[in-house]
Amino acid sequence: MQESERSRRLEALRVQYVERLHDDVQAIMAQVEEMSARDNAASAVELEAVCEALQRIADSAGSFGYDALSETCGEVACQVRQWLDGGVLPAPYTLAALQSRLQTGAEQLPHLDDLFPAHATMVQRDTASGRVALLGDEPLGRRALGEALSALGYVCHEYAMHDVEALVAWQPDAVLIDERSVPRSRWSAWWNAWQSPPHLLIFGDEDDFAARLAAIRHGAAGYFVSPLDASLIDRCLERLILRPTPEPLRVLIVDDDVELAEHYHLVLDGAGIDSWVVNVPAETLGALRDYRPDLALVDTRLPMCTGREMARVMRLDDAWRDLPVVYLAAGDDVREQALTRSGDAFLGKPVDDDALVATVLSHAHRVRGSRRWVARDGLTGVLTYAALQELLEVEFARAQRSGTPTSLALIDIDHVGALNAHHGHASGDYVIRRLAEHLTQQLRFIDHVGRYAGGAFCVVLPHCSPEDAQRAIERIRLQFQSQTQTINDRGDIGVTFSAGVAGLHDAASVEAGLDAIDQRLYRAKLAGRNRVLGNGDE
Ligand SMILES: Nc1nc2c(ncn2[C@@H]2O[C@H](COP(=O)(O)OP(=O)(O)OP(=O)(O)O)[C@@H](O)[C@H]2O)c(=O)[nH]1
Repeated sequence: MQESERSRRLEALRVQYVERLHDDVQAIMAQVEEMSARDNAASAVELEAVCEALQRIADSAGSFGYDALSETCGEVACQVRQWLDGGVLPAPYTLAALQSRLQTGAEQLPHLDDLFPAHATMVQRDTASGRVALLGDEPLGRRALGEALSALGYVCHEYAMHDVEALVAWQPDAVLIDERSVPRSRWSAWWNAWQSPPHLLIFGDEDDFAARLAAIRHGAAGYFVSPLDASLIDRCLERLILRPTPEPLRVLIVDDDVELAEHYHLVLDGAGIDSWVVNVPAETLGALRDYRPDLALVDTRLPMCTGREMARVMRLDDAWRDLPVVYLAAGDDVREQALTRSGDAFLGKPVDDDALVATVLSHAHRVRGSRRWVARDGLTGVLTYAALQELLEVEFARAQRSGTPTSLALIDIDHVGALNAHHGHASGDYVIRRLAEHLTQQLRFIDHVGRYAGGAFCVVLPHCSPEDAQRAIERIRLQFQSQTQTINDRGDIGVTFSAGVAGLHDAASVEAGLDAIDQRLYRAKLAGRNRVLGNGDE
């Protein structure tokens, strides 16, 4: 991993962590505030939860440079622990004093807005239109292909067989050969002599296995037949030449041996694989949530539990049910191996470095491949943040090439924090799920919904102007606000959302588009929430 890449990842992790930290600190303060406003003392169970949450922050904030916050949380946790151990529950006014100490600690955190520019650099972009050469000796057929691809935004040049030198000189990203007019016997020698040829696509006249087999033996990455369907060729070209650079694989290492875990981390790093080490088993769930790995590398002997138990705990959460696990086993852990479910892997200790990399790559790529485009958020079932980022890049490139309007909306539930504090986190989850369902039902089939952050969703509306998108989201807002949400036995509550809408097709980049909707959402919140702001609301 290059230094710049390493720093980029570390910065991204820091941003993720700080986002969580903000949420966690706010949640603790809301809880303490609520307890201190009561007439009677808080219960031991409530204090235990606060103590654990504080301790978590005390343990981790220092690693990210927030030493003072870590210290404050550690001290407050220690104080709460003393009350609990002594069996003397504090009076509400005593808790009020804790609140102001936590407030001082929270002020040491950077404002989230200051972190987002760094966050935005995580996404790499390639918005260049592809250069596609069309080779054929039949001008009408060639032109039909050229017009179809030009309409999709590719730069197309047409060549006949006698003109292939000019084709080579143009240095296209891909060549589409129309075999209906140029049989393979005429082009294969020329193609084979090309030292580093671009991607090859063939438009053939036989729609069978033998024709496709022959095509791939010539190195073709796409084979198409009549009738001409430009969208199929577009998808193939997009995959070959416009696809964004994939994110490195992410591996969560769970091993209490600090040096060994660091060794695995460095070995994976050398192979371009990103990893995150957890030495304390109890921290694994938090790491899953923050780091979102593609695979877990788990020691079979951990303090408190076995490796297989650890995998089962992780998989209790639906979001991680299919997470592949590679176990690192001491020689006599054969019984554990026998109980491991299929799809997971076992590596005996001492672990060979090459075997480690090979096993991780094969397992993680398989799972990532099958998850592509269908990576779903565990809570809501809509696209994950990572899948959404990939989709945004593709939709942006498509919109730029074709010039068709495409819109973005950022939709954020109002006052999720207060809702959590007053009705419980599960009620907040319920409302977040309800909005996801509502959006999925109300938007068109071709629209995409992704989870952007806690109660925020990003919606991509292809073939839709920002004005139409704003009308659509406004309609959805009115419907959503008119539905009361039934929260368990706590009765019905009204929930609203605010939103910002902007065009993606006329944005300078995906980041610029996201920035525009983010700012409009921010202003919608400032203006009193429960509203949708778009182009005309500057
Ligand atoms: N229940 C639940 N709450 C979450 C989740 N993720 C984030 N949150 C909470 O969402 C809140 C952050 O939302 P924000 O949008 O910043 O703030 P808000 O409280 O909704 O207030 P406004 O957006 O300003 O109206 C924090 O209190 C988080 O704890 C989640 O998955 N479930």
